[in-house]
Amino acid sequence: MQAITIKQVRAYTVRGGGADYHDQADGHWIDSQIATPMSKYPEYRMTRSSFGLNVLGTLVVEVEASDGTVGFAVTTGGEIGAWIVEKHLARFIEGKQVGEIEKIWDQMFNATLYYGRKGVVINTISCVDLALWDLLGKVRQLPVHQLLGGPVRDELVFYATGARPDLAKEMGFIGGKMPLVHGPAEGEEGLKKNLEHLAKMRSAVGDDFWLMYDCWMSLDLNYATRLAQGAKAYDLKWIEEALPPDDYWGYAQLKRDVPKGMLVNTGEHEATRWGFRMLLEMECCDIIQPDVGWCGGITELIKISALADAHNKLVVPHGSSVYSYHFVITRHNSPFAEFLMMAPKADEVVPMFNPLLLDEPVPENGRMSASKLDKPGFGVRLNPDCELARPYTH
Ligand SMILES: C[C@H](O)[C@H](O)[C@@H](O)[C@@H](O)C(=O)O
Ligand SMILES: [Mg+2]
Repeated sequence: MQAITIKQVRAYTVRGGGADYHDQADGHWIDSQIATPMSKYPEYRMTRSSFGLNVLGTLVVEVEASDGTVGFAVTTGGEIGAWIVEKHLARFIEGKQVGEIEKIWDQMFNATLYYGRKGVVINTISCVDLALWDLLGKVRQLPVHQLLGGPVRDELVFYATGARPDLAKEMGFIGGKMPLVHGPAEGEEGLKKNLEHLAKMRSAVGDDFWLMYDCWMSLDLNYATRLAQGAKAYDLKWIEEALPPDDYWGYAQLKRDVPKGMLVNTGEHEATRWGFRMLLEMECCDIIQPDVGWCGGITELIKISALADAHNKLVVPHGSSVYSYHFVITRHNSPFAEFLMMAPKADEVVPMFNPLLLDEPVPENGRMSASKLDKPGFGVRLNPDCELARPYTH
C-alpha cells in the first residue's frame, strides 16, 4: 500500500476571537482592567488591547495529504506565523509521510533554533504539530486521544477562568479563576482592592468552591508574597503567573514563602521541555500550565508531561480548547482542565475559540464526557463564515 504523504502545507490568518482569544470587541471582560507588566504605565493600564495583546491574531495551518485528507489547527500567531510556515517550515513538512511527526518537529525546532526557542516561533511550530496530529487522526480515522494511549477517565472536569466565579459555580465548574485587576503600581490601595474583591467573591461562592487569582506576569516577589498572605484568609487555591516567566528564582522563593497549602502555578508563557525542566528542577511551582498551542504542540507536551510526572507534578494545560482536552483525558497527572469563559460578561458557556471552530465541544455542568471527543483528529472543522487570508505562499 502506497504511503500517504503530505502534499502541501498552507498558512492563513484570521482576526476577531478564534485562537487569539484576547482579540475581542470592546466591553469584553478579558479586555477590562487586568494587571499586567504594562500596568505601571497608566496609558496602558485600563485594557490589554491598548498595549497590543491582540496584535498577532490567529494563525491557521492546513496540511493536505496525498489522499486528499486535510488536517488543520489554530493558535496565536497571525501573519508572523504564516510567514514562518510558508517561507521556512514548509520544506520540512511537504513530502514527508503523515506519520513522521517526531522527525518534522525536530527539524522545525532545530532549524529555527537561531531565532526561535520560545514565543511566536514555538507557537507556529505548535500549530504545525497540532495540524499534523489532526491529519494523522483523520487518515487513521481515530480521535487524537486514541493516538496518545486513550482516556484514563470517562470525563473531563473543568474550572472556569473569567470575571464571574460566582456564575461559574452555578454552572457546575469546580472552581473559578479571576484575573487580578490591580498591580504594584497602584500601591497599597490596589492591594487592598484585590483582597476586597477576593473576599466578596468568597462570600458569594461559599467555602467549598476553588477561587484562584491569575496575575498574568504582573507582580514582583514582595507584592506577590503579600497578596498570597492576605489571600490566605479567603482560602485562595492558587496564585498563578505572579512573576515574569524568566524569573525562575523569584518563583522558587515565592513557592517557599506562600502560606502552607496555597499552590503556586505558572507555565502558560513557557515553552519546550527545556523551559519546563527549569520550572521543575528549580522547584518554581506546584502545577505547570503549558499551552499546547504555545509550548511546542502535542509532540512536545508529551515530553513536558512525562518530565512533570517524574517530578510528581500536575500538568493542567492553559486553556486551548480541543487541543488540550484530547491530551488531558489521556494523562494521569492532568486530573482537571481549564475552560476560558469567552462570553463577554462571562455569564454563559460559549466555545473557547468562538467563532472559528465548528463542532467545538464545551463543558456541560462543568464536565465533558470522553464521548464528546470521539471524532477523528481533534474533531473540529473551520467555520466557513470566518474569512481566512493567506498572506504568503511558497
Ligand atoms: C485571564 C487571564 O488574564 C488571561 O487572559 C488568560 O489567558 C490566562 O492567563 C489563563 O490562565 O486563562
Ligand atoms: Mg493564566
